[in-house]
Amino acid sequence: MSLPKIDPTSTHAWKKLQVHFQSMEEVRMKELFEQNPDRANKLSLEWEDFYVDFSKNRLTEETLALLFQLAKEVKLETAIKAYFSGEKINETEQRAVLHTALRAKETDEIFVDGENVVPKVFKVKQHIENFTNSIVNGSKKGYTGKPFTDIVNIGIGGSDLGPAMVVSSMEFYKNHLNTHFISNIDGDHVHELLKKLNPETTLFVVVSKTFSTQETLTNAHTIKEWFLQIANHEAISKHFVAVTTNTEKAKAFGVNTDNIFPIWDWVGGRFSLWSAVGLSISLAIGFENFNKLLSGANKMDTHFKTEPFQKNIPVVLALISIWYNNFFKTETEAVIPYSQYLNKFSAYLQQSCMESNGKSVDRNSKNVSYQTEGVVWGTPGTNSQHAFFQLIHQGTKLIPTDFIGFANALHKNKAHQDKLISNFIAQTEALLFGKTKEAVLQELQNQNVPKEQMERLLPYKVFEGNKPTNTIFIHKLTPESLGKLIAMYEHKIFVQGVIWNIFSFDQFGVELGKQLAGNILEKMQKNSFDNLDASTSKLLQFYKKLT
Ligand SMILES: O=P(O)(O)OC[C@H]1O[C@H](O)[C@H](O)[C@@H](O)[C@@H]1O
Repeated sequence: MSLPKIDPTSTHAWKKLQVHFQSMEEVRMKELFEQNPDRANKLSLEWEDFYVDFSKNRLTEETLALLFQLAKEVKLETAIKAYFSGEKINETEQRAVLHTALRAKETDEIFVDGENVVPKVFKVKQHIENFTNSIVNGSKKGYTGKPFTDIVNIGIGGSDLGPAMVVSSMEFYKNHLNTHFISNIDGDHVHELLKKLNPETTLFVVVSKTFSTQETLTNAHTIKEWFLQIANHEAISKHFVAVTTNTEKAKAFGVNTDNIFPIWDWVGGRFSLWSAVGLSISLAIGFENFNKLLSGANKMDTHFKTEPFQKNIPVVLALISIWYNNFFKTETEAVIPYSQYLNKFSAYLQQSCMESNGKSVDRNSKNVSYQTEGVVWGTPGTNSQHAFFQLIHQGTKLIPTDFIGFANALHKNKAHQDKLISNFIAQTEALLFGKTKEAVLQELQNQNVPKEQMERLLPYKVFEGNKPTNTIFIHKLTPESLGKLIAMYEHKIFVQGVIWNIFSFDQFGVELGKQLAGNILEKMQKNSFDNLDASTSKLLQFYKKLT
């Protein structure tokens, strides 16, 4: 079973959606709410500790019915089965896509090439648990006999963004270990970090699926050299661990076999935080919490796998996003978490969404004739309100926005929480209704603004409204609810990739720059600038002159 290969524009639903769009383009959501008092009930889903309100969108039940029909016509149901069953749906790399197996139950059976992979997932989980416990309780010590105080995750892309996002989102649940992330090849990044570290009490986790990524290996070697200026060679086995599919390369780097945590080629980098790539998560918040994160994701997997499309949160969110992207021709989507803990969430989503679905060739090797992934961006509320919300409210671009909020504050400061949540709710209300001329006039009159000034100010103060939002309201930020939230977006990405008829699990687009950087480095070292275009050659010469 492979993924269906249906051009979405060839479906009946697509054509009907194009016609339907003409009647919806100018629709006012305010009127839709007036016409249907039950709209907020009809267009929302409650599942476990999640409340997802998608009523503040430019759509009707008819729109949704057509979008569900689209999902049916492109055979989304078959695709979901193939995704969970271990079929090689990453066809361009001939790999299965099984991040869902990393959070499966021990009794589940998931086969790749005839082998049930669940037992080996659990074997590694056991290793993660034992290792985590021995570091957290201090029984495993550094080369001078001191317990560890600091953990450094050395990785980039999926080997950095997921773990870094979860560790920062879970700060409330953190133990005494300080966790650091080093990713950029910029030497200033690693040197700033090394200034803060004591080699006697620091554990380095080198995370690289391939163990051949330039940034990660360069940082790992620099750190190793720094470490060896103080410690001896034997100490490496106590202070360096690796997470990789490439055991041989990790051994060649000097990592002890016992300290190598395997991952598998059916785990995509940007979906790998659930595997041993999440070792720094487990170290930071303890294995029990790491396991809760996994079980939250597993619950979302079951929801996604079993609920009919109408009640399926990732399916509904994916279809709404397609409605704007492909029919309203929106270019970007904002994701605004109303939690400072989630300040790395958008950066994480940028990789998972844009590296997955930023493609222009379909599953039949043809260029697509429609838009695929848009730009994903955002910053936590309320900070974003004081930065770029001006553009969302009054700019010329239509930006569908996801608002993510948690009802219960972790630090139980009710005064802050009430203010935070009133902003969270008020913004979607403001985006929906805007502010009419009449309301602005009334306000200016109340302020006794002179008449001629009033007329001049009026257009600037009007808010057009009718800006679409989804509200994802969750009881509380816990390892389990975060697991659900991340898995929700993972499945949204999957659904969109299926509908756009693209391969979501390769990333050939990142290769060219890497290759050319290799060539340029060689030219730099050889001091020869031949066979380059005039601009590139001049840039190199400029660099050469200054260094
Ligand atoms: O884990 P690694 O093999 O070091 O790869 C790290 C990252 O680099 C690649 O260029 C890809 O764009 C990412 O998907 C990947 O997560």
